[in-house]
Amino acid sequence: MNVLERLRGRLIVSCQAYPGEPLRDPDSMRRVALAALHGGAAGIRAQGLDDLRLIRESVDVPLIGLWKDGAEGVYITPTADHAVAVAGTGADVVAFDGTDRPRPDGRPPAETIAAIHAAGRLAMADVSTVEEGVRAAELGADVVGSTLSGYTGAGPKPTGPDLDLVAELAAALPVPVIAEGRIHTPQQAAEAIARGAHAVVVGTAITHPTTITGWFAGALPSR
Ligand SMILES: CC(=O)N[C@H](C=O)[C@@H](O)[C@H](O)[C@H](O)COP(=O)(O)O
Repeated sequence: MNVLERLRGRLIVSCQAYPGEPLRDPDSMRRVALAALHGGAAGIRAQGLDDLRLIRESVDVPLIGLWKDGAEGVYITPTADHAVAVAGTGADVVAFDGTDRPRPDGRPPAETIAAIHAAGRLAMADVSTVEEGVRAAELGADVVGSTLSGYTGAGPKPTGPDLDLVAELAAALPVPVIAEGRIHTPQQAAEAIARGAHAVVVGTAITHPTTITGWFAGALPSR
């Protein structure tokens, strides 16, 4: 069965820690990924070349890889060179910024997709709008994610997932759509599939204990 077939209707767990955090080391992320597989994840999404190499050695489920370079603007696998490096870790799918914003090297996203395909991997475009998804599919992206909805404009980050975008992408695109971003409950994950997603990525709500702890701590009455 090919990689995308293995993910149909299934859960992908994103295993990422942020710079300076206690879990920010490849072996910790490898263990988090293994724990997610014990819970029924069908795929793993992970960040950074060292994490990806180590996770690849330990898991044989579909692995979506990306390289976050920076934290503002276009930072998810922002150039073709980043994509080639991610492909070199053995990730099956290389996720990249598929928005219409200019890349730091000024080169078009088509070059990133071509580089991913030349390396024998699938290209996942992380987008924020239907128009970006349509364009990414036209350029040859194999799968499109709603990952960047809510992160490209000014203003506060939304709290819930953009399942309307998931449904619109699923209706508009000839390629599979992955629901990703702020999916915090099992019900939201199931709804994403019901609204046409091929698979669902959950990160924070499963693998980011600092944020999850903050949800609980913040819910208690102040002393
Ligand atoms: C916007 C951006 O940089 N998203 C990143 C993409 O890989 C990750 O920081 C997210 O954790 C991931 O998309 C999963 O989403 P959530 O953690 O909300 O379930």
